[in-house]
Amino acid sequence: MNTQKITIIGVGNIGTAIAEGLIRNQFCKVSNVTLAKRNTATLHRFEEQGAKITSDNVKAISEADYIILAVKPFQIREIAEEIAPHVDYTKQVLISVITGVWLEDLKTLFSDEAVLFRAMPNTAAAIGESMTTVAHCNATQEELSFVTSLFETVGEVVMINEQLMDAATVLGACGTAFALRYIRANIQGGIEIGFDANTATLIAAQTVKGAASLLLENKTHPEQEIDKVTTPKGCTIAGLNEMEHQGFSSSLIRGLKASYDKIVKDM
Ligand SMILES: NC(=O)C1=CN([C@@H]2O[C@H](COP(=O)(O)OP(=O)(O)OC[C@H]3O[C@@H](n4cnc5c(N)ncnc54)[C@H](OP(=O)(O)O)[C@@H]3O)[C@@H](O)[C@H]2O)C=CC1
Ligand SMILES: O=C(O)[C@@H]1CCC=N1
Repeated sequence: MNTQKITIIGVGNIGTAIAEGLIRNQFCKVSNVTLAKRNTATLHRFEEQGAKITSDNVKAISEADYIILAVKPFQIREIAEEIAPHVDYTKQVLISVITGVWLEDLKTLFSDEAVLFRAMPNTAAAIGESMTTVAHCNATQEELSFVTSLFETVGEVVMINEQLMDAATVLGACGTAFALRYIRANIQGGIEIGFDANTATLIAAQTVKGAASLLLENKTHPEQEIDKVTTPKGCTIAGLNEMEHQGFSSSLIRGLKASYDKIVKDM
């Protein structure tokens, strides 16, 4: 088990998912995890497990080896003004999961000398099933290994060129919501054709999990797996073709593009 101390500043949706994943998978001693947000009432369950909780960001980072920044993009400037003077850039490492905030922005907000990681996990980190993309600057091999193993503890990790981080945000982080909306539509359809909501949810979710696992384990292209399902003149191809007539793939691609454009335009 790691002995490094980890602080998360901004423990909302994604900060909570990371904290849950790290604690559940025993990445480090729970007492070495510090969680900071203004309203700590939502953090008591972590405190009960042994984590430190605080609303004082400066105190939160005082003993940290790795500081995960998980606030909303518009909140980072204020946080940086508060904690930057207290960061020891010779030994403390910053990891930002904030959408649209670049390593160059973080250098400006903190220090040119700062060891910086920009990562994009998703909420499945809570159950060890995140997809996390990572870029970095000024990091040693040891720091790189540590951050890789931190995110491997909560799922899969891939190092990417930072230029692709906005695209990774759409595909990997927004993607969780897109996949869930797809599953919800399946549940709605499943109910219409006869299932109760619980059974429809189980069938829809397990079927999507199985389909994703086929790609991950067989390393096949989706169309290869689709070919195995589409009986000639059968019901699958009839359904698929009707979905495409209604713009299924096109609407997903346009949705991804709209999300991407939103990040590029706003940040
Ligand atoms: N949600 C997701 O799926 C993902 C989000 N991201 C990115 O992560 C970041 C956080 O997103 P998300 O978790 O959804 O947002 P949330 O709003 O859920 O979380 C932000 C947290 O920051 C805390 N906070 C705000 N101001 C301060 C402050 N001054 N000091 C300490 N804590 C503060 C808030 O709590 P309080 O008000 O109590 O202080 C809140 O819990 C965003 O930049 C987002 O783009 C990245 C990947 C996935
Ligand atoms: O919607 C958002 O802005 C954030 C970024 C990735 C997931 N949620």
